Amino acid sequence: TTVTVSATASHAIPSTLWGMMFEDISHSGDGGLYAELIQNRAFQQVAPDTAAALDPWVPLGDSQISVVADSVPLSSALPNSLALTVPAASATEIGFANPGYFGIGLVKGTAYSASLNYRVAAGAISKQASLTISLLDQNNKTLAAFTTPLRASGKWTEVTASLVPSHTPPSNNNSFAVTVTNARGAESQVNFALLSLFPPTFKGRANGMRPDIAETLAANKPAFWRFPGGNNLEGQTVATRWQWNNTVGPLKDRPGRVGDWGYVNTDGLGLLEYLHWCEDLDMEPYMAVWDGYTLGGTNITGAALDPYIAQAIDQINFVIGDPATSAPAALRASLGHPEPFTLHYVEIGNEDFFDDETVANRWNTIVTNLSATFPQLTFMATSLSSGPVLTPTPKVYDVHVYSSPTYFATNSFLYDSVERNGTHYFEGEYAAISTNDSNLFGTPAEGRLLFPTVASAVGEAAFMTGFERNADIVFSASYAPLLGSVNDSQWTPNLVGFDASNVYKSTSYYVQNLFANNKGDEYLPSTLPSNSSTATLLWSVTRSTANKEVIIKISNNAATTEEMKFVLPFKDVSSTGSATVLTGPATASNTPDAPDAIVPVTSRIKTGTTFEYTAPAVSFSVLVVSAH
Ligand SMILES: [NH3+][C@H]1C[C@H](O)[C@@H](O)[C@@H]1CO
Repeated sequence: TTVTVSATASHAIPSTLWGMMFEDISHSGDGGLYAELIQNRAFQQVAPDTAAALDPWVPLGDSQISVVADSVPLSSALPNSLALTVPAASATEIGFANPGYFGIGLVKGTAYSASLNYRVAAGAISKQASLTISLLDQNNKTLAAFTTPLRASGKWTEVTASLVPSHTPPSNNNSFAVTVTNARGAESQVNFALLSLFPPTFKGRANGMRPDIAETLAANKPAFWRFPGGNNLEGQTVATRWQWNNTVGPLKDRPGRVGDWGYVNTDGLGLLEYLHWCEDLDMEPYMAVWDGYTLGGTNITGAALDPYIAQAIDQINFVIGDPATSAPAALRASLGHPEPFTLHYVEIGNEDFFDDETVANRWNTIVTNLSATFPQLTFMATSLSSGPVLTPTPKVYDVHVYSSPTYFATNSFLYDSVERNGTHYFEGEYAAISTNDSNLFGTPAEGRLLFPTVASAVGEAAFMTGFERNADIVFSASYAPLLGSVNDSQWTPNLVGFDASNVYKSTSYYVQNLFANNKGDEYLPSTLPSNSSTATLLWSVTRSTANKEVIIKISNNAATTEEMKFVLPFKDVSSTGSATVLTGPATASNTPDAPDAIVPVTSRIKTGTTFEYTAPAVSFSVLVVSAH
């Protein structure tokens, strides 16, 4: 295959092209990126006096613990507490422990910030009573501990402690323990609320992100961050939709919500944390507002939308409003960020193509209002660009596609034939998820991928060359889902996996990393690849004008190598260039047992105004050559 490259760029590669889609799914937030290590830290959204309400808290020995609706709750947002019965004059320590989110990763010498709130009825326990917070390894050996007198003041008392493990435990099977010693006196009870343990966070942000996951994501230089969903925006019911105002301010004022992926969301990772995160990674937020449609099928239209539009206006004003004229903006200022955040795009709902009966009404009602209030913003539609017709005409559609590696390899021309009528496209969710085209969302036994494979990543790379070729109308794209716990996921495959102390970079992660780190800023047309349903060899050529480099990306989906010849239109081309190649057995994956099975390998290759390159079987290659 000979590829002749043009010297005249056809269009820019927008700086926004590669970014990340996030929602709390598979513990990507609570138990993942959000650094809180204690699972069910505040007994949010649980039924008191049930065993389930305690999960995963466990009693130490034969201690008696239960979740109660506290008669004197810590706050109105957190009505439940853990009640510990303290027997009279208990010589032994009594208490309870938390195993974290499928473990707690602890490292010797690292300072973990522990905090909890307790309340003992006035005078209800001896003055010698004491409270100990400790970190225990899998054998209940103490790694770190902090002891303080227990004060029976009748009022909620906060205890904070910095716990530094004396050594690194042999596994993640560690726990956070709270014990009470009651030297003497009658039986009593201690209530506990909002118990928390944080490691040092990314950039030291309070209530921040887990550094190893954060750094893994930052390495892909994401230009945008879509949040809070995805399904997890919508709610099964109107009452359980994501609501920005429940996710800001002190943690004790955040009630949490029943998320849409089968677990309670603490909302400790809330709107302000998302916005700080966007600033820390120099990303722009693609923020969604709820648009009157729930996963349970409820939809709200017309004037009944008014309170939700008002809530959306407040949400947007929290991000960009003027503190002098907007209460949500003043709240933002009071939380330490008087200046507005960057915001250009607001997404209207999620996957509204599931409700094409009412989407036109809901879009019209909402966007007519929001665009009048915020004329500077661009609103993204989530229904199909093929219909129903929306008014005002959407400037942007968010397109989602989940399919097979073969689909992605053979559909990279999806946007070539799209009419250039001023509409722009955000490929907000795409991933090769199964090898079974007739049952994509089935089980692993039916072809569903547990982890991305070499074939799925190379197929996605083919599809992504199409985004570069059509970057005049495709301005952003993001793989989904971004993150998933390898111990508890509701969706596979995920771009990045993790457990309590490891992060697992998939083959697809490396493809995203290679595209984002070798973007170029303009597209150079070249001999077009075959656009057939059996195409296996796809490529794109971009140029970095600053670095005076030509960047050639090649996706070879065939089981055989491909001999290629490149003809460059530059008079001064380096005689050597770099080739970074991701390849391996088509069905191979990076897994917790083999986390680095498939990693990119960079080598030097012979280059020149014309040069040959052999694309390995099932491979994604990025060739970079100095040329001008
Ligand atoms: N069903 C997918 C589409 C939806 O938007 C996401 O929440 C889901 C997983 O990425």
